[in-house]
This record gives sequence, C-alpha cells and structure tokens, in this order.
Amino acid sequence: MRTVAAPDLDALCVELAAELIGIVRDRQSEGAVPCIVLTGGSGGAASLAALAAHPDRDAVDWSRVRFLWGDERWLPAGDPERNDRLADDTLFAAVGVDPSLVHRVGAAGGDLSLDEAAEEYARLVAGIDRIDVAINGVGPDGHVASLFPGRPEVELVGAEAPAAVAVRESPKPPPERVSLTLPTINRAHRVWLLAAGEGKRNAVGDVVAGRPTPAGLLSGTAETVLWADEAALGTAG
Ligand SMILES: O=C(O)[C@H](O)[C@@H](O)[C@H](O)[C@H](O)COP(=O)(O)O
Repeated sequence: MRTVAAPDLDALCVELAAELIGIVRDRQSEGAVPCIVLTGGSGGAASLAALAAHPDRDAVDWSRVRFLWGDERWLPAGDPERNDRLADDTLFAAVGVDPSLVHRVGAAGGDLSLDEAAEEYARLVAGIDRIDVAINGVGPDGHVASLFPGRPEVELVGAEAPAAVAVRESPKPPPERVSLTLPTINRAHRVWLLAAGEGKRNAVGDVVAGRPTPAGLLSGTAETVLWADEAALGTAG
C-alpha cells in the first residue's frame, strides 16, 4: 500500500485530483471510458471540489467518464444530504458529464423500495467490467462506503455476494443506505482510502497495521493508496 500524506484535507485533495486526472487521461488516450467510484462525506466533498477547481480539469473529457457511488444515503432525489448531490454541486456543475454514464442509486420516494434499489444497483454494477478507481472516505470507526464494523454487510464476500446491498440502522445517519460490497470495491484496479483529521487516527492506524476493519480489508487489483493528512497519520508537528 502506498501512502500519500499532506498537511491537510485540501492539500491532500489537490494531489488526489491531479493523480485522478492523470489516470483518466491515460485511460481515455487508450480509447477507454474510465469508471470512477465516488465517495460521500467530507472527503467526497473535498475531492470533488478539488477536481472541479484543478487547473488540468479540462484536459479530461468528462462526458466520457462513468461514475458510480460507493454508497448512497436513502433519501429523496436531490436531497442535500445525498452523496450524488455532492457531485452535482461541485464537479458536475463545472464540467459536462453524460447522464447515461452517471449511475445514481435510486431515491427514497421513487418507484423502488430500498431493497429493490439495492438490487437494481447491484445488477448495474455487476455489468461494469472494469472499475478504474474507487475512492473511499474512511470513517472514524474504520467504515468505508456504508460497510460498518461488525455489521452483516461486511461479511458479504463470497462469489455469490451481491455487488451492492441495502443497509439499515446505519450507525452513521441517515439510517438507510445502499452500499457496494467489499468484493465489488476490491475489484477496482485502484482502491483509494481518504482520511483526514485527528478523529481518523485510530482508523488509519488500523489500516497501516493491517487490521481487518472494513477499511483495512480494502485492496485494489493493481494498487491500494492511503491518502491521509498529517492529523490522521499522527505526524503533525
Ligand atoms: O455516506 C457516507 O457518509 C460516506 O460515503 C461515508 O462512507 C464517508 O465516506 C465516511 O463516513 C467518511 O466521512 P467523513 O469524511 O465525512 O468523515
């Protein structure tokens, strides 16, 4: 696992955005439509804002990028607390994306129940042959996406595991969510963990020590990168 450190979240996300833009450009130069899994929370918001503001942003044809979410809160479409709303208000407001390549999880109050939306997302994600980069914010308890320590969804790891699952009674509000499962995140070519702030120090320590928290169980097929600021790493001066 490679670790990238920076003084704070904003500086970290400038570096993350530069590296992501480079990867997307390389894949597009090969004629591919790269697939990126976005995350929620403060890390998701900061990484998306950094992409939207990056000087090399327009070197990417964002209309030829496929977007998924590692998890989504079960809220009405357009709700400000939804993770896809973070993208709408930042990167998607700054660049032209192709809505047919932006794969949003169903929304509460729509035609599908939570379980139906999870099943629909699982089918969609299972049909995507390559995930280039999966960005995962790390929670203070070591959760990633909506996979929380000790919860049954973390145990969905066999070949028969669905690509996505409904989550109820989430310890992090809101209580209902849809989450990718670990094997789906881990089939990404590159799995990135994003953690900033002293509150993530224990979770980051578990990852560095190789302890089997959900974050510690993430591993990309080609690489795994821990993006962490000095406070989360415990290296602040
Ligand atoms: O829906 C969510 O809340 C996120 O997807 C979740 O997995 C988040 O990435 C972590 O909880 C870290 O969030 P913070 O960066 O805000 O601590």
